[in-house]
Amino acid sequence: MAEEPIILFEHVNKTYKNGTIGLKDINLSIPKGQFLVVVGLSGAGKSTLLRTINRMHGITDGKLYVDGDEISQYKGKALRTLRRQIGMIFQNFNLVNRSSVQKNVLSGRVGYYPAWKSILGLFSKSDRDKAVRSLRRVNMLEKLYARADELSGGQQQRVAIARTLMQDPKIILADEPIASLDPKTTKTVMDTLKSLNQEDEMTVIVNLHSVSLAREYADRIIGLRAGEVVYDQMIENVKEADLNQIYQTEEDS
Ligand SMILES: Nc1ncnc2c1ncn2[C@@H]1O[C@H](COP(=O)(O)OP(=O)(O)OP(=O)(O)O)[C@@H](O)[C@H]1O
Repeated sequence: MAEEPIILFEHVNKTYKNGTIGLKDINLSIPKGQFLVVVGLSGAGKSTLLRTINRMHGITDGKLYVDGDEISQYKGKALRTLRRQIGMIFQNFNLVNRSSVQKNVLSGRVGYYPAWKSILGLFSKSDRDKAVRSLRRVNMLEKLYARADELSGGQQQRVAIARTLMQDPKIILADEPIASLDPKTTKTVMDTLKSLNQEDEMTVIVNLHSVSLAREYADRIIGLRAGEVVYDQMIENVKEADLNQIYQTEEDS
């Protein structure tokens, strides 16, 4: 029997309060350990798709399973536990600029402490050791005591990845993680995500605008257009012309 998918969308729709359709009848089965890249024009629904998985956005109807459990109605402790299993990386890194790399990474453990402890910076020795291991994992240990805003964009993004590693995530969601980076640092960030996927068996889902990067890193590419999945192929079957079509605007055709 095939292994249960780690993420499963069944007829998922998402309509925003103002009536905008974010997702339309999404049916998607994502196996554990896949490196999935989501492409599509601006406004196609890529961020919405990603953010339904950790419930930053709720869905309007349908069913959404993570690791076998239907999560769309999760609240309280169940929701917090779900979110711990899912690391999220953003385009603009979301680091505290004036704080050290070490403190930024330790903040990935905040969800595990009562608020007063994390406010006072009372992290345990085992967490401080874990922060060292996480930074070593992304080749950033030498910057442990640097201020976040002294780092290049690519280095900041790797610190953001180290911060999510503090949660021991099974899934990493990366929403345009390289949109603010130059080509060289783009490679270090994408390579880091790929190595977490291949060596640590994390399932990685990345929204990208770059078709060439999608082809370079993905196991599978899906294309969205107006909230719908209009393309879904394993990398060995992906053709350049198909991808160009996803990026065609109404005016082009
Ligand atoms: N909070 C919101 N309220 C209302 N509409 C929203 C909200 N967030 C996104 N949308 C709309 O939902 C649709 C999908 O947006 P989404 O951000 O998911 O697209 P995207 O493919 O990630 O775009 P981009 O590449 O620009 O980030 C768009 O029409 C967008 O305007």
